[in-house]
Amino acid sequence: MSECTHDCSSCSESCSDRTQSQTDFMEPLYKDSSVKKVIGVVSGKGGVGKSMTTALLAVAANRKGLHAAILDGDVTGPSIPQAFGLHERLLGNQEGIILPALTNFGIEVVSVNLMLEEETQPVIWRGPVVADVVKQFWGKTLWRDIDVMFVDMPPGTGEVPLTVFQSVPLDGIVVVATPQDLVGMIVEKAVNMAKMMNIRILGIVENMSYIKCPDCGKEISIFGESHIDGIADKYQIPVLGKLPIDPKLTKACDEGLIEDVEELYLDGVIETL
Ligand SMILES: Nc1ncnc2c1ncn2[C@@H]1O[C@H](COP(=O)(O)OP(=O)(O)OP(=O)(O)O)[C@@H](O)[C@H]1O
Repeated sequence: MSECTHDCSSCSESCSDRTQSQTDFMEPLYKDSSVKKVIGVVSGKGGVGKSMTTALLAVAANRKGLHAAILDGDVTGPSIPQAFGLHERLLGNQEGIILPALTNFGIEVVSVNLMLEEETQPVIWRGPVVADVVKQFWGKTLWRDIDVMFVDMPPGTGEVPLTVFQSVPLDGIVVVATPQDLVGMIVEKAVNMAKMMNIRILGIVENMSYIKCPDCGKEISIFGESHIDGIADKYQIPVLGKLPIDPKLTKACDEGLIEDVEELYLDGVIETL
């Protein structure tokens, strides 16, 4: 422990002499917003199906009758609007507060891709700008009576996800990984980051876990044996689901019809979150 200088504003220790609360970076919600629960969806690296999992969780919540929202915090690789077939530009109210887009089934969505002149325009912004956008999506958006919000977090364990962890009051996170990541330390880095930040880990989703033979229905683990149960045991966190590689999911995302997918891959987990 470092020696106490009695400058509590810059000290990370919780000593008995503490006179000021630690710096709170949390971004306040807009005055007319209400969000009951906020769940971050994270991955140790990009491309593992974090956005797919976020979309499926929101669809599952919506099917349960909850007023669900998605904050697309994956600013440089936003894929949520595409999955829901959203292409119109976001509007703001007279106070400059963002009004979320609404999917066909009533999920509220904000994403950088709904603000660009062209959807194909790359977002080449430095970390602090990216983090600031996510903060604004939280605090400068009208989130009306949201029961549960899913935040598609920026991938990885660097500066941007760190800032988001500190500025959006997450009730917990869901970690997404593929079987290959589970062998390595990438997932464990994400889990340990959440632990270090005192954020509850609600569970792990293993994506691209297997493929189902279209002829005999046999499940084939193309990436080899799954290690998810071992990791879940090690960190005492539940396994929320194992998603197959399902061409219907890819097609539904490409066509903007993720809400029409019949398979109830994550519908059972909503009550546990
Ligand atoms: N279980 C699955 N079955 C079929 N296709 C999938 C599945 N999971 C993801 N995909 C497809 O893989 C691609 C990457 O998925 P997704 O965008 O969800 O990854 P991501 O982790 O959010 O990526 P990034 O972090 O780079 O934004 C998408 O085209 C998506 O449709």
